[in-house]
Amino acid sequence: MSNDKTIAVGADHAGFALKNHLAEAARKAGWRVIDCGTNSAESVDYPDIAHAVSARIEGGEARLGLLVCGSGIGMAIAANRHAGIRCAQAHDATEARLSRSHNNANVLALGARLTGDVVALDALTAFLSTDYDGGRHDSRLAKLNPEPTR
Ligand SMILES: O=C(CO)[C@H](O)[C@H](O)[C@H](O)COP(=O)(O)O
Repeated sequence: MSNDKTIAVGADHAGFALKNHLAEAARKAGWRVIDCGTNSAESVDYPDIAHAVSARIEGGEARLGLLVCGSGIGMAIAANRHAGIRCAQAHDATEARLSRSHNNANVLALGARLTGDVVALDALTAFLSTDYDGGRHDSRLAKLNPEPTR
């Protein structure tokens, strides 16, 4: 099955309600959603969720990802430990759109304690509907994962 319209989503206890709200919106927009949890207010460690979502993308099951924690910071740090992940923390639709068009970001990180539901939905909508521009950005992206030097 093509992963073109598949998104892996995940959140910690601070972000699960917003994650579920955004996942439902993505489904309504025609996306298949892989939910990597969490789904309750019981405290969990954000790296566990970030690694689970990142693995779905690196494994080819999903093309894009959404991570929500309290600030978006921890999720972005954890996801960006993966060589195949370009995770952008965004606070609005403009940042989310630019993360796709310039940076070919494949994961969006949002902070549920900082970003309201309406702005978060606008950001996700921009993220899902914007293509990477390519061109001059290709050589820059190539430098994100330099070959190891001997
Ligand atoms: O990872 C984070 C910060 O970089 C997230 O905002 C977490 O959701 C936050 O740290 C969780 O905090 P809590 O006090 O344990 O709820």
